[in-house]
Amino acid sequence: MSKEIIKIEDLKREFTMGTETVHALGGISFTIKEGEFVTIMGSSGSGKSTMLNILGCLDQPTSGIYEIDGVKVKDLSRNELATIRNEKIGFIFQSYNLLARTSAIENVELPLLYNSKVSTEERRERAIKALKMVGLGERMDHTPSQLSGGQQQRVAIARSLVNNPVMILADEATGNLDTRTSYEIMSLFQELNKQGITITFVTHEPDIATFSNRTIILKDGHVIKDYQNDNIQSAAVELAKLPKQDD
Ligand SMILES: Nc1ncnc2c1ncn2[C@@H]1O[C@H](COP(=O)(O)OP(=O)(O)OP(=O)(O)O)[C@@H](O)[C@H]1O
Repeated sequence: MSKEIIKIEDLKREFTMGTETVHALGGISFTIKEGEFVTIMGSSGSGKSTMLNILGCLDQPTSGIYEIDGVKVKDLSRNELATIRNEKIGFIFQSYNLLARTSAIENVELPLLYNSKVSTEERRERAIKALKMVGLGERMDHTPSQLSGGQQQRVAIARSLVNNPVMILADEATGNLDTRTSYEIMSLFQELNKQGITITFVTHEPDIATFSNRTIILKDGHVIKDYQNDNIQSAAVELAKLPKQDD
């Protein structure tokens, strides 16, 4: 049996707005096991961002259980939450969130700067390995402005991998990319997943979900569907079907 990476039970998140209470998440339960590639979908206002913030230990639920890699997140201090975020989760955002004027390799090294157990040499070696994994071995000294959007997202993916997280958590990670580039990035996610990396991908784009193994659909703060995808599309195959670009 694979290990449970995420365990959520009857999770609720309420916001108080004046005299009104908004039930952003109204009692959600699911588990994500090691090696899964899950997309979390839902229309605007369904609770995706609220869920993502809790999964990423950026926010705490009002009630219910959240465990990541066996750690109960509820009672952790701010510092402990920061450590969990840094050690267990690889974040990928729509807008890449790279440091400008900083080379790809230095961007990828960043999460390791807080890890006193990792020497300077090891930091460099791990960053090089991560950049090679995402196909950017030849672009390590380029700054974000010298890279395309897809390449910047690859740097962000390398940065998310460098700490060997238990899960990659992606927030609309292809939202800023054209179709061709987003399929290239999805193909990379599929390759990483084949290597055993657990991925949770929050998106509102249905075609992105066809590349994942499982989809959880939220509506009004509840899970309305949670299904295994028995017709997983290959992003590399879909990419090859796209019309050729003019050179
Ligand atoms: N800080 C907050 N204060 C009050 N209400 C909030 C807060 N954050 C979210 N909500 C409410 O919770 C519900 C879920 O919001 P959430 O942002 O999680 O949806 P979403 O699915 O991410 O939407 P979108 O796709 O538009 O980003 C909405 O009704 C929203 O108005």
